[in-house]
Amino acid sequence: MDDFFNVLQVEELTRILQQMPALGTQELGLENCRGRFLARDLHAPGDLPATNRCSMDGYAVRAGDTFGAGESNPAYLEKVKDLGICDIPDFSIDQGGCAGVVTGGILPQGADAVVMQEYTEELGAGTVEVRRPVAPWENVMFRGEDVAGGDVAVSAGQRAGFRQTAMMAALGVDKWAFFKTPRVGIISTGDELVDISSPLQAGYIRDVNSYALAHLVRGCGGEATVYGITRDREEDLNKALLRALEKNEVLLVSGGSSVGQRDFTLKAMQGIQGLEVLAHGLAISPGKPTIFARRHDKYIWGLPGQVGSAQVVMLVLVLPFLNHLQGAADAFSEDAKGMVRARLSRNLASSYGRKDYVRVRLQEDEQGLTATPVLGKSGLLKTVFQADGLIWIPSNCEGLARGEEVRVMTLP
Ligand SMILES: Nc1nc2c(c(=O)[nH]1)N[C@H]1C(S)=C(S)[C@@H](COP(=O)(O)OP(=O)(O)OC[C@H]3O[C@@H](n4cnc5c(N)ncnc54)[C@H](O)[C@@H]3O)O[C@H]1N2
Ligand code: MOO
Repeated sequence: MDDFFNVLQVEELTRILQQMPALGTQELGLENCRGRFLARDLHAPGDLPATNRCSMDGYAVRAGDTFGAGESNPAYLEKVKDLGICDIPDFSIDQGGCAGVVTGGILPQGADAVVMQEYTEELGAGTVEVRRPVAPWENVMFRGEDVAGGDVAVSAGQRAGFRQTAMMAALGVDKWAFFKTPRVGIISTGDELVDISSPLQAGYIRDVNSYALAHLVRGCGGEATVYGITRDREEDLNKALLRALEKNEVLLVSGGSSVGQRDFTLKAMQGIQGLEVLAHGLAISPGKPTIFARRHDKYIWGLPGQVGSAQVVMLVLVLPFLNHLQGAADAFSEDAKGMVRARLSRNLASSYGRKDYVRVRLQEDEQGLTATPVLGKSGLLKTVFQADGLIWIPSNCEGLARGEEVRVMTLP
């Protein structure tokens, strides 16, 4: 049976997903921007640091005056002044001169290095003994060394992590424009499903997907709402979809996405006015019965019910899509964060024409990382549960050979 239509290659669906516009933007304070993507390039309003600064406590000197200095033949310099952390030097260091400085203080004009206090001694009457030479610009942070005024300090599409937050704080940016995060409604379908808090009778299974999908959505910054279980009835699912569409930009429906007797997801979607099914069936394993549909600026994913399949499709397509909606640059790049290289432990066969995602365990030895496939049916949890990452076999390839280098997308 193959009633799938629009069976797409993963790359074709990716191109469609990339065309979907990002969500709107909002201004956020630094304390609330964690994990958000910047909506505009942030240009440094001025040089950072704003001046040459000392990176050690000691004496600002002209490096040339210390050349050849040692324990047995120290250099002797005349101290002009002691500078405090906030002092703006109103003098210049001439040959043979020095100034007392503290870590972070402004380096006076004329000086081009700082000798650490440990290698000096004040002899009285303004004379400082220096027992070690310093190289030019040693122990100095340059004006504009972090970022020059006018340059892009943090670019649009970067996620605000602690490094971006630190940079914005240093530049005095207390608010910035960030993309909004998607609200994601999650629905499970199946007569056999029961919520995890209910007793389990023979023939029934627990709704795993609602919990796993919501966890992944929240982990990538989305706001997940779990709508629970809908029975295998087209009208019920249609109603549940309409209701959830009102409050969310994205819906994830798991189960019923295939072509069986009780697979109503597609029909329930098609009953929604203005909805356009852009994919039903993907050349991917696991995850073939994936559906992607759009209704204006809202999106519905139909995910396979099998726990492993739903998780793999989430990792390789839905999470990048959610990142794309919230403004990530290169959300679909296969070189995104978390990619490592490993050698494959065994031969792996694959069917030509579809992209296979194989779950692997990673082990490290003296030659580097080895990826060992965790094989099994995608209705089982173990293939993902026991794995550390995913590798993929491209659709134009019939398998991978033992010892081949593979890129591994590590699991979140
Ligand atoms: N004749 C064919 N049969 C199947 C095909 C096919 O092409 N032809 N595809 C297979 C593949 S591949 C997959 S994947 C599944 C996908 O089926 P559905 O998306 O329609 O999912 P269901 O039939 O509703 O469920 C499949 C399986 O997953 C369990 N399930 C469903 N929801 C949950 C949940 N929330 N938590 C835990 N487990 C869930 C469900 O009980 C079933 O065991 O179709 C194959 N069949
Ligand atoms: O696609 Mo199914 O998702 O192969 O198990």
